[in-house]
Amino acid sequence: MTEIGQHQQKVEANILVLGAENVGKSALTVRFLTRRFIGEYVGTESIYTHNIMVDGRETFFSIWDSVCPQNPNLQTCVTDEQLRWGDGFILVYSICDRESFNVVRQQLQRIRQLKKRQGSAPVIIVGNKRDLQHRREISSEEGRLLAIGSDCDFFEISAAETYHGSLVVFHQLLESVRENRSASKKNAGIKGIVRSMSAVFGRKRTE
Ligand SMILES: Nc1nc2c(ncn2[C@@H]2O[C@H](COP(=O)(O)OP(=O)(O)OP(=O)(O)O)[C@@H](O)[C@H]2O)c(=O)[nH]1
Repeated sequence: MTEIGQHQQKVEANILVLGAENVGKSALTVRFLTRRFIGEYVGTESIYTHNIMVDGRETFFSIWDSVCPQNPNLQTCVTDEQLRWGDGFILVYSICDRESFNVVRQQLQRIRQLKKRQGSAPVIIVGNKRDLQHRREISSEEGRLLAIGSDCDFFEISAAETYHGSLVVFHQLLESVRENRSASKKNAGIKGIVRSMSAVFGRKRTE
């Protein structure tokens, strides 16, 4: 795990991890990067760089593990800087905290509104702390429905119990970012062809 800026790596994707306080954003990120669950995490904002093989290709990326503001009025806030930075988003809630699910719902709305102008951005919704079934407040169906309704992927995991869940979440998001990029390139190519054709034919018509 490396703090950004310490060495120069080509970064292909920026992944922003969002969600309310105490839902396990750092646990998910650290689990993925180190395979370990350490239980207590320093509540500071961190950006890490990393690389893994996705679809047989080496992929460099940065992960911004955000900190939710203490002020409840600002908890749903996703800043313009974060939105500009992110190519893909992981929205984490705790399955035993209804309020954290509401925060995800609102953060999702804000991402969808603001990213619309710049093209779509892949989002994965993660219900964490699956090991705490006896304290569950949000059913799997509710989480899945939110995801289906907003064109997101959805996973329920326990960062405390397994490494596999965090691995699947990050892999899936990186694949979606890649697909999203190639789709936008294709669209830009088609738009370019249409523009050139209408320039040619448009000019002919006025001659
Ligand atoms: N039981 C259980 N506890 C978890 C799990 N993931 C994280 N925790 C615990 O939840 C608490 C909060 O985890 P963090 O990773 O610090 O949560 P965070 O969202 O980064 O919190 P902030 O930095 O305050 O925004 C810690 O005590 C973790 O040990 C999980 O899957 N199961």
